[in-house]
This record gives sequence, C-alpha cells and structure tokens, in this order.
Amino acid sequence: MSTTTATFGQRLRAATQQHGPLCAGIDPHRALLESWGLAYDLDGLRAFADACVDAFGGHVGVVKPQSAFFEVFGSGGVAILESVIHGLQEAGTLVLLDAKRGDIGSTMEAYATAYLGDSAVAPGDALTVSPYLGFESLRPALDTAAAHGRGVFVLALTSNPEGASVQHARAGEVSVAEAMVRGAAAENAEAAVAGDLGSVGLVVGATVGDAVRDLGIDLAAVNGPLLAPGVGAQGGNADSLRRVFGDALPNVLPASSREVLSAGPDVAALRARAHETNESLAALLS
Ligand SMILES: O=c1ccn([C@@H]2O[C@H](COP(=O)(O)O)[C@@H](O)[C@H]2O)c(=O)[nH]1
Repeated sequence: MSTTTATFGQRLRAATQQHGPLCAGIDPHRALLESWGLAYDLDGLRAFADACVDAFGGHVGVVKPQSAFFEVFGSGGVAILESVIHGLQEAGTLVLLDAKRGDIGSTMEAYATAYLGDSAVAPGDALTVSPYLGFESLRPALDTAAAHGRGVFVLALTSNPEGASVQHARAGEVSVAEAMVRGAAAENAEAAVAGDLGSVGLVVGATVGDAVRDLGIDLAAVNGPLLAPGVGAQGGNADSLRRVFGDALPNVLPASSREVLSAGPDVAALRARAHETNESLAALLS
C-alpha cells in the first residue's frame, strides 16, 4: 500500500487558511532581549525562545526563526534553536528556518541533509536559500525538500536596498530576479497543474517598491509562496504589500519579526499582537 505525504505547499496553504498569513519571525536581537528584561546570554536566549514558542505555537501558521541570532551563542544557541523548531512543530506550527544557505554541489548536498533531510537533528518545514551560485546549484535542497514534503524559499528581491545591485542586474535577456522567478515556476509546474500551491517559494521584500513592475516580473506565475520580509520595523505595510505584489497578493506570506516581538515579554500580549497582525493582514490579502 502506498502512502502519500502532503507537500509543503499543501501544508502551508492549510496553515494559513487556519491561522492567517503572518509569518512571525523569531529574531533574538540583543536590544529585544534587553527590552524584555532578559540578559543577553544563554539563559536569556532560552527564556526568550520559550516565550515565543508558547505564544506562537499552535496560534500562528508559520514561524521563521533567524538562525544567525542563535548561532551567535555557539553550540548552546544552536541547541536552543533546535528546541524552538521541535516545540513549534509539536504545537502544529510550521517552521521556516531562515539560514540563507547556498553553496556548490557537495556542500549544498550537506546543507540539504542538515536542514531538510529526515536524518537532520531539527529539520525545518522549509529553509531560505541563496541562489547566487546559480539557481541550479540549489538542486540538492530542491530535491531533498521535495522528497520529504518540505519547502525552500529562494532569495529573489530582498528587502535591503543593497540587493538591487545584484538582483536587478541583467543576465542575458532577463534580470537575475526574473531568473529566480522562472526557476521557481518550473519547480512548481506539477503543483500548478494539480491546482496546488507549489513548495518552492521566493523571498520578495515588502520594501522593494516598484521593482517587480519595473523589471516586468510576473510573481503570480511562480505559483508558490512569496515570503515578504520587511513588514513593520523596515517600513513595509499594507500599502507597500499591495504595491509590490498586485495580483500575486493571495500567495504572499508577510513576515514580521521586531514589530511583533516588541509586544513581549508577556506571552499573552505577544500572542495577541500576532493575532491582531494576522487579522489585519488576512483582511488585506483576502
Ligand atoms: O530580504 C530579506 C530576507 C530576510 N530578511 C530577514 O527577515 C527578518 C526581518 O526582521 P524585521 O525585524 O521584521 O525587520 C530578519 O530575520 C531578516 O534577516 C529580511 O529582512 N529581508
């Protein structure tokens, strides 16, 4: 008897239909820990992480821990990141690990195994990846994710102003960003035929203004989730999401870290902020 595993795209669609589109970030900055009255050390990191898991687990569809803020504490920080991933998943929340990995074949294979394989210590449901060694260099992550019902989010038009110098550049006929759109759309073609959301997403910042229009990019053609960081602290809001995404708004996963996290340390207040943000985003995207 064969069993079928739901794809990441299917799981993500179900999660956002249940809870709303917000992707809540967990970014334990020093300033945030201190504003919560926590020390910037492993104990403070653990307390911060536990509060986020309590507040978001089972209440937010998808959560994005930023790996760097855990890695900075060494192996103890990585262990806390692993417990965050397990805690959220046990509560039924999808985890998009923001680690932006990207390398050549054998090394990319190791990253794919480490973050997306079934033998990984704490595999995310999806991983952010950097395509600047070429879209096809991501093949091990694309294939490992697909084989295990997981997803990847490929950087396309990042929210930082410096990104344009690389991502708007032309590579032959098309911009670098458009090449990522084409790559993701090809990976999602089968899901599109089945009427499902694909499992290969793109990262397109909420702050990129008219770049999508100016570069002639059709984001709806991706048929995959569009992670939109930059909501809140970086200045992105409902108007900017409309301006950037247009027809592709239904596939947008707006991401916000500092704006949501600033409601802590009280778990109920943090959860309430996530609910309010989700409600206003759901009204925008519906
Ligand atoms: O283009 C990108 C890609 C990733 N990020 C990440 O998202 C969060 C944003 O945090 P805020 O506090 O909501 O500004 C952070 O982890 C970034 O590394 C991004 O901002 N832009």
